[in-house]
Amino acid sequence: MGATGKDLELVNVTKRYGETVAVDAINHHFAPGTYACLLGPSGCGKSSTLRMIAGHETVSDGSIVLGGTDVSHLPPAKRGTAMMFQSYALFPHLSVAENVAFSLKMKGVDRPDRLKRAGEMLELVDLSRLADRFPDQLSGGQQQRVALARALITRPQVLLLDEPLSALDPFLRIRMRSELKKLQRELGISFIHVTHGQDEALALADEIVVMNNAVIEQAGSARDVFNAPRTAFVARFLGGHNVIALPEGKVAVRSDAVRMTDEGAGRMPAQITAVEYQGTHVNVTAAVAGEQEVTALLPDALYFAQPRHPGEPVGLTWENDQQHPLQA
Ligand SMILES: Nc1ncnc2c1ncn2[C@@H]1O[C@H](COP(=O)(O)OP(=O)(O)OP(=O)(O)O)[C@@H](O)[C@H]1O
Repeated sequence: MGATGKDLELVNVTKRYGETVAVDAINHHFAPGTYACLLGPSGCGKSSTLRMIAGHETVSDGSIVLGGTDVSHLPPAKRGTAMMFQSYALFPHLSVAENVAFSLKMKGVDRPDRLKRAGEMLELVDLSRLADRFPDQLSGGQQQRVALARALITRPQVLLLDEPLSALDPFLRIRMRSELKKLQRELGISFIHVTHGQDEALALADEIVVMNNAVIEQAGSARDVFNAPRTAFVARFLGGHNVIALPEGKVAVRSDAVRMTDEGAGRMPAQITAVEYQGTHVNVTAAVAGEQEVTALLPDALYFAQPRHPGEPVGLTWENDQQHPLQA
């Protein structure tokens, strides 16, 4: 479709709403053709960041640079970005094809031309056969694909998606997320996808940018961030980790790296507080010194080879390289 990826740079980007600092001087470089997820809890500033990139919100300070051009003060349609909103907001009185072609109509592209391009976009999202339907004759997943086609028809270099899967049921959400990923690969442009779901971010992202309290807490490949969270917040937010206070400081240890044996030297003494069967795994929680709890996620065969029960004393171990020091 002629679009090529460009890199996107956020330079000291700040958003203030009155007294509230929603985004506090963040810096980040998004490489071309990256699937990036902005991940963080409600209110951390991720939507504000996305809206500033899109131009739907002004920057209070700093700049947004796309392919070497400062686009901070350009209107949304002139930036080379396009946004897909949380609510797809399709026009109910327009057909699928007309919805997709809408922005071209606004640009004065003549009807045959815009319907031809809308047709290409609908093919891309596999909806050609529904071009003449109206939005209320579509499923949630189909409406979402129309919204995608509508955003992509402007040939953006960066597609911005604000919680694009949140309105879908869990089954459809998983299917649509693999379609989003496939589409991003095919187009070769960057997608920046805001989510508060860590599963979604891990499943989709080449790069995860974790935000907390208006700043970027950690960014990196999904695997690097998951394997080596830098702060207790990131470890807890991504899940699957224990945050343990040791005499040398706080560390993160993945639950699936913790093993449970008899008490003994070099093992952390603990007492089992709960055992939860989860099918492929068994989740065993144990209390350790200092009123802390540590969770071990054990493969079911390993657990059932020597089942242990609440109240029993155990020794916890993990490999040294599975223990990541956390910044205070
Ligand atoms: N238009 C606004 N006016 C005033 N404050 C705002 C406005 N929009 C957002 N905020 C505040 O800025 C902070 C960041 O909001 P933002 O919507 O960017 O967070 P978020 O991480 O996207 O949250 P959510 O996941 O709930 O959408 C919050 O404290 C929010 O209350």
